[in-house]
Amino acid sequence: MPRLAITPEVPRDLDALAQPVRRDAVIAMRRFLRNTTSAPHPERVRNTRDPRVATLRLADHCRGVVVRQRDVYWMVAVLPDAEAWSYAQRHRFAVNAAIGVAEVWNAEALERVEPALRRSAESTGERLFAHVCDTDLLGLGVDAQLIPLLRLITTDANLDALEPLLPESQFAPLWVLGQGGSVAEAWRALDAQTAVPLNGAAVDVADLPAALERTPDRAVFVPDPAALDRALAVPLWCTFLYPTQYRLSHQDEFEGSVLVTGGAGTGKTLVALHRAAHLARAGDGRILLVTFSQGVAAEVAAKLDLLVQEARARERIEVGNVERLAHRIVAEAEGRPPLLVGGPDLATLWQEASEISGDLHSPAFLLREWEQVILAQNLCTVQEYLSARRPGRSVELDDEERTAVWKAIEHVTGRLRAAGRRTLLQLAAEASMLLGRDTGDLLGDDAPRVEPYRHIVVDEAQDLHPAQWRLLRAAVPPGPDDLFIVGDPHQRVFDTRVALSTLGIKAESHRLSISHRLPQEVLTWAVRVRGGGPVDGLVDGVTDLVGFRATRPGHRPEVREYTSDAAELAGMAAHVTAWLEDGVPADEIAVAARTAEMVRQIKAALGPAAPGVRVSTLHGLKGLEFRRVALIGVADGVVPAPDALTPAAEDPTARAHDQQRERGLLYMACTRAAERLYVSYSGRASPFLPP
Ligand SMILES: Nc1ncnc2c1ncn2[C@@H]1O[C@H](COP(=O)(O)OP(=O)(O)OP(=O)(O)O)[C@@H](O)[C@H]1O
Repeated sequence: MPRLAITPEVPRDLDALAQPVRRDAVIAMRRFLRNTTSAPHPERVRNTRDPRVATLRLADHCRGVVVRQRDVYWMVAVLPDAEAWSYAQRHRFAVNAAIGVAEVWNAEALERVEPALRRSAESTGERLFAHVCDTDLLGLGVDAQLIPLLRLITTDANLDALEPLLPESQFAPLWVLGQGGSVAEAWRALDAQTAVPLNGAAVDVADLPAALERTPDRAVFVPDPAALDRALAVPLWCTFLYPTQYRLSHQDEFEGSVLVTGGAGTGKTLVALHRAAHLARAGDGRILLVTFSQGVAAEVAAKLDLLVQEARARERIEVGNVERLAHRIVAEAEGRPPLLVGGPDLATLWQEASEISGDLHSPAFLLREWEQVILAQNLCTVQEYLSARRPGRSVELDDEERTAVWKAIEHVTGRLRAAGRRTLLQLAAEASMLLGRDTGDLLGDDAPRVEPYRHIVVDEAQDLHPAQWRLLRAAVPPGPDDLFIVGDPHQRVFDTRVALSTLGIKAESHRLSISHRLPQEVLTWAVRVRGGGPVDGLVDGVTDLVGFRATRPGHRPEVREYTSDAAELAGMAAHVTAWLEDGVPADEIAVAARTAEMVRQIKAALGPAAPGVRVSTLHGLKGLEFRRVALIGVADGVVPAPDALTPAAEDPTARAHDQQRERGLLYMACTRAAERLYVSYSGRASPFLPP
């Protein structure tokens, strides 16, 4: 029986065919898998660069290009006859000598650029790789046939131009060397291309089938027609994973907790989904997949349904946010659903508290002190508060002032208690105390009496408050694979700057660097919005955006200035209409603004002409992705929102944090765009927009 592996291009190519041709092609592929008498057979192509290449006639004027070794057929493209033959002639296929992954080489294109590189090399003695010897290049898996070409490269711009022509496993280490990096650093970049570690085994460059098993982003085996149908029906991310994504999601077992950070669109959510799927298939016990909000939970659960089609494994995974978990635990313990305090009532209480403190501290100051110092450290008595550190708070408070602040805050907590109401953070704190009673010492190694979950997988982790972390920590016993956490501190939209280690969560840290969502132009622009600087949170110390890159070119963000709000809204509506006319589905378009009032205006301006287009606040875009995104009202005085900034006179550090958070919010919103980003303002531009 032949064994068939496919590249991600195969589902894409099939989808590009006319329906009847696609149907015939899929039927032919099924026959090929069953090896029936009517199955297509490999036909040689003349003048190929790789003798293993053949085509399978799949339908009228339509062929699959396959690379054949022993009983294995690697289908790399499905194209009309002439294009299929041309593809077969232009490409060659290899196994990376250092890490053993399969590589597709556009050999003809590389031959074509050679004369231009030679000409530019003749005019200068500069050589980009002069400092690296052939032995080191070969040791890094660089293909021997490529080395003469590399010796002609004079600048890193030359090398960048080659990126689309080279396999990523070749380009990644070369890029590091081209930037002046050491061989050791280039090795690290190469290692990031390793999905299945070799563990000391030697690479056999002649063994393509073995290499395919190590290349989950370029080859997936479809053992039977049912597996083929499934691979063609689900989104590509269900089937193909990039090397680091695969390694993190498919590792048999991690000793303890794992933290994966990475920029926007690097696949953190997908890795979280695959990890949950892997754990559900492998072991027993329940798994909680934590999402940022219940709204996002529905989207994540739908993705999980696509990924995990085995009912037993799917049933083991619960998707929900921390608030829902806290609510359920408290409701079960108290025998009725807990009551939450409404925003206006809470605002009144903080106003009263401020007056109690003699108006020395504003309601906002007291609220932040409560959430970021008292609840964050779970301080239960004034004595604990008097001796507590107050990280991130720049206004010093002496004992007398602290006592006054405590009294003011007690006014709020006392009133809430009397009314039988709680805030969401109080609910989380309460739930972790309740769980702690059942599961043993919250942060210690005591064996739990109950095991709420065997594993917890956390998405969008950058915005969880310490009280919520304590709850999650209490909800899963310490052990292998207890917590698998993904997040991006640069996208933080709340005031939760907490390093996991300070909460007793010791996690081994990993990073994803390549954005598979963003076009290069959007990524570069968004990074300028973010300011690029390091941020704290999740990890110990700071995280920066160094190495964060995209591989796909696209369109530059369009930034438009208008002279009035009305003109700006009309411009936005015209863009959305044009996008819809381009054939972009409405649910692939989002329009967002900083304030609820602007959201209302956008809805009115779009009217019934754009049903299905997502219209929301910037916050509402969190965790989502659209082909086209329009951000409106990115003007001075709107972004950052003045009422979200602490007055500098009250607390300059808090103000700086607020500014960073507002930047993170705009950055997060910009990075939802997989294809095009449109940003507009009337009047003066937001200070966050790059000049
Ligand atoms: N293995 C893959 N195959 C196909 N597409 C992928 C893959 N990995 C990532 N992508 C693309 O990148 C997008 C971003 O993935 P995902 O939402 O998991 O990223 P993220 O890091 O969680 O993003 P963010 O932090 O910005 O919300 C996906 O929707 C998909 O379009």
